[in-house]
Amino acid sequence: MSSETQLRIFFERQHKLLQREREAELERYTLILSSSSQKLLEQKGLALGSLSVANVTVGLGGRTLVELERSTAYHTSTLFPSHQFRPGDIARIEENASTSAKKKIAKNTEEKQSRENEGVVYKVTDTRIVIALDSPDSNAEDADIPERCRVVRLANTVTIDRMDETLDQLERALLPAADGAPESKKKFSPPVTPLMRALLGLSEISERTPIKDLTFFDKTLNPSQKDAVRFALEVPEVACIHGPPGTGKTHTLIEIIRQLTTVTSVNPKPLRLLICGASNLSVDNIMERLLTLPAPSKGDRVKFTRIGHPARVMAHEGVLDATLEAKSYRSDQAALARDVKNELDIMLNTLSGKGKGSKGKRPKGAERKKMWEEVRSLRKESANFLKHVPNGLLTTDPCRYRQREGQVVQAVLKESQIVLATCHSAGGRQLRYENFDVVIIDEATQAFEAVCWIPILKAKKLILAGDPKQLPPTVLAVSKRKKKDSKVVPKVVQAPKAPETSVVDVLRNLDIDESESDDEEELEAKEDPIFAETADVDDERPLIEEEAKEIPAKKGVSNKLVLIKPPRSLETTLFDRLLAMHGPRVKRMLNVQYRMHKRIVTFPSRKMYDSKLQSHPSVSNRLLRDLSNITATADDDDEILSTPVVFFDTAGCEYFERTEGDTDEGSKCNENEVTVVKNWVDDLIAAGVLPSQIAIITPYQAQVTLLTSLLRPIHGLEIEIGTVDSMQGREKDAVIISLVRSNDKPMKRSVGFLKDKRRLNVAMTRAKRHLCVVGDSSTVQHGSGYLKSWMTWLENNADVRYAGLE
Ligand SMILES: Nc1ncnc2c1ncn2[C@@H]1O[C@H](COP(=O)(O)OP(=O)(O)OP(=O)(O)O)[C@@H](O)[C@H]1O
Repeated sequence: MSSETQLRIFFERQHKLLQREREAELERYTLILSSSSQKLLEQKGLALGSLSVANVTVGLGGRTLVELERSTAYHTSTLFPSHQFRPGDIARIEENASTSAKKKIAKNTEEKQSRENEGVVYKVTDTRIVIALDSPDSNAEDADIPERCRVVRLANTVTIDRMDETLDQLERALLPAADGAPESKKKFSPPVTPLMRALLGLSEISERTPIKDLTFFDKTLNPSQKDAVRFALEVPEVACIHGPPGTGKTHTLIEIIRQLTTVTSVNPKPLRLLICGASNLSVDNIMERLLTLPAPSKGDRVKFTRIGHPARVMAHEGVLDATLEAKSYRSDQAALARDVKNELDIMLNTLSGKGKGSKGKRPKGAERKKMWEEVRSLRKESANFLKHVPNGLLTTDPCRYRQREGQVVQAVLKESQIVLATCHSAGGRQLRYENFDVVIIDEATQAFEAVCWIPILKAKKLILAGDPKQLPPTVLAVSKRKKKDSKVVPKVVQAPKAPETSVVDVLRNLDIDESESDDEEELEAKEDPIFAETADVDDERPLIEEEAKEIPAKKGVSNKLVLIKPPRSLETTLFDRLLAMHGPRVKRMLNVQYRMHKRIVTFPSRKMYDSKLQSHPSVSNRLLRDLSNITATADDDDEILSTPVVFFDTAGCEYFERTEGDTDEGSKCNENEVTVVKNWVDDLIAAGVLPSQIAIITPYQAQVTLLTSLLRPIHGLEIEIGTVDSMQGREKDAVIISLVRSNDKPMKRSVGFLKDKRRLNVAMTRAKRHLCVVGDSSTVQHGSGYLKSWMTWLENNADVRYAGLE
């Protein structure tokens, strides 16, 4: 068992890593925002400049939604350049940099105005960005959007603070004297549960309780899915469900949710569930599936509520409908509130020069002031209506009001058998006193361990789902050792969809090519959670004296109990750690994939999943030519449409990579590869494939920008172009991967991001019917053993075309 000392070291390490993350987040933004020019900020995707207001409306909860666009007065194209803004990010609308410089606005005025115009990114398209401004009912003066403005992404450490606090609570519960006896007694600490003890290696995981007669709701589940469902129901504390790409992880979770919430012979009483995900997208994905379930033959539908800022929740009617705010909206006052909302919309549009008959002119002086006063008073009214007081009484007294609001929230939650939230928002005020039988965390391999503990403290049992062979959570802070090795100050980082706030979102698609200096061994270490703990011991990591202990072998149970170890980096997830600590007995893997043609899946299956991944017959031979929109084809087209894997090898073509900017640190791009990609896209479209059926993936943001500028004007917005990180969890009929790396000096052997197997694994498992790889085998094969075998596999199994000859 883990000792008290080991536990202390574990917590200490987690706090230290979180602190580094907080510093990295703040440092990045302070540096960038204070010293960077507008141009540089835009290049890094952290600002969108010279925008104007397209529309202003009032959204749920009385929030002001400001829709901004690139005005043709300042830009030749209305399309945004590639950027880092995603729904859920914190952003600020401010005077455009050059305009504000001219006007020399007093600093304190600027700061005041800036604070007022902060909010959450609500929606982003190629031409519009919508910001939901904060605090509809604040007493601050109203937001006044400059005519020519810019949007800037802001740092956000709220999630890190919440993770820190959660770990403190856990520490206080398990190590009572942890943070100073008398004071700490006053602070909240959750009751210690067998689940906590099992997760931290303080006790062994308990034996399963076998279920004899399990009737599945979904008769189409395959044997590995059924096994995973049974396993998740039988374990008393924790189950990890490993779902490789397209294997029906969500499908399986839905069956588990139905089993747990229904009274059956297995389940004598329906259980209460908290369903979380690393990102809002993962939570909404489950919610959408729950919404489509048929009504039960007897009894009522299970009631569920989605917690989350409406700006972060998917704009799907059903999902929005189940949010706490929407439930409040459906009150008797709703109609009245809508009238107020309409009036507000009209006034806000007039103020921004978009109103009917305003001809782009904004009211000025006393008229403007008066209008803002009216807006303020209407907004207060609207906020009160929208927050719905159950007995119909409205009050403007904030204390009484908050009390009432609290009562409504409690009432809605009490009758919800399922509550859905991101891990982060499970720690919010609304769920403070709520407890659950089971917590399910989807995309658990993309969440920091500490963020998972936020919902875990509220439940008795845990089910994790994810794939440790795909991208881990992105860590902003680069270890000192790495920095020392690489002598490169990271400029931009790559990141996935993430726990709800910008801690990880910030990183999405930014690309620090930190693996440039990594050797193969280090990457192997990152990928193998057990190995990761020992292979690369960080200088600062306290060493553990006691290592793995042998315990008497039980029938069918691994006899090795590995103790809790402090993580080397925040990339080590709870899922990884549990596998390392308890071995295969905590895990079930889904092994039938429903996405890819059998040729496409062969390499990832062999290299990442021990050849265990099988293809379901419904997809194993599926080609582009079988798409319903493809009709009669010419011979040439038929060849394109009937080939599952194509490899454009640019070796010897001298299609060398280029580094963006003046130094070696910038993101990489490759113009010639862009041309090869464009030609192949043209061929696919000429053969009848629709732009919406195609995605182009590349590890580098600079390459995304190049591809976007060339392909968008020709093929429109429907063709998807993005970094690998932005494509995790997505799929398309045809996927083209542009590898970018092609060294001018053969001995350089520099492949950067490509060294990370998990990133490549995500890239090569997005395609359903057709995968095209464009790259320089002579550079790429020297990157790692994995890359070499991929190049060899492509040589032998793809339709190889030499880019220079085509
Ligand atoms: N037992 C099954 N029978 C038929 N189709 C299935 C089955 N399980 C999953 N699928 C299909 O496979 C596809 C992928 O399923 P799902 O979205 O649940 O997978 P996932 O593992 O969550 O995906 P991802 O790899 O994106 O995380 C869906 O189209 C789903 O309908």
